[in-house]
Amino acid sequence: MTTLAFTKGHGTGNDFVLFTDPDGEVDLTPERVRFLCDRRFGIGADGVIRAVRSRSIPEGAAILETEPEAEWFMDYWNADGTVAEMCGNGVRVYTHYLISEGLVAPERSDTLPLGTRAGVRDVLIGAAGYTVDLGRWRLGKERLVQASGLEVARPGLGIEVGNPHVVTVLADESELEGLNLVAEPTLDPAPADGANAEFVVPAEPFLVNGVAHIRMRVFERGVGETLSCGTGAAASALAFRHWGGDQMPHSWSVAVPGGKLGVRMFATEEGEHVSLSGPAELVYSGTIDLP
Ligand SMILES: N[C@@H](CCC[C@H](N)C(=O)O)C(=O)O
Repeated sequence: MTTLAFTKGHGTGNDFVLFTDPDGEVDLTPERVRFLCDRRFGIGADGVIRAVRSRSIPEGAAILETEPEAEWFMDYWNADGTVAEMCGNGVRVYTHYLISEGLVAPERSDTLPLGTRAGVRDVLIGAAGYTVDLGRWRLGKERLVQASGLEVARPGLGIEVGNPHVVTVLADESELEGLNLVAEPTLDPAPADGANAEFVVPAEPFLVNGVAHIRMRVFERGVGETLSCGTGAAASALAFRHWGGDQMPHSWSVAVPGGKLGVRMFATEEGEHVSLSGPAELVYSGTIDLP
């Protein structure tokens, strides 16, 4: 029997079970992840995050060859037992967890490089929360998106921010609220590895002091509807700006059912990056026997 010491945390209601396994000794299987995330028979969460040293997991060891400063790796799993490349809310909660467990000791305004399956992500530790540089983003394909509650399928834009998203702009708030995201939206053509599906509308007022405001709901790949998705918020702002054209700003506020996230696009030497800011909370800790 393996007994796991865990902490439950969330970022704008996107919730995770976190535990420390520095040497990668815990046999984390899809079945165990599904058990931990089960809201009736387990702890309940949208995903599991294992804090493992990069050197102790093959994906992390590969990263260390070029970026030796990324000591810790975010081993992120979706609630259905699949792994994902990246989690924008998760990486902030993970940073908060590493600090509160004393596993890293950065100063305020320090940047912490963390290994992920999407590569190294730098998290800036600020007085008001955490900001993660999600790196370069990529425009993907357009796909037809059908969701329960929509009369006809709509075009959705593919955006990659380490993990895949398809963003659909809806007509208004009542259309957004009328969506039934218990049922998984269909994407046509279907992406080979699946995608997270975001639905967005402009908020009212849209532009305040140079910041654009939108509202988003999401059906996450490997999870279902969640209260928030950080990479989804970044993808939504990028898609909205793509459609809106040159007059659109680079600073965005994305309202999700679980709170608000900030997104910013900025130029770097290697091309445009997108960053994500928001809260990270640790709620309680306990132990659980793994099946
Ligand atoms: N909730 C996350 C995204 C988690 C991974 C996603 N479900 C996927 O499979 O890509 C976020 O905050 O970004």
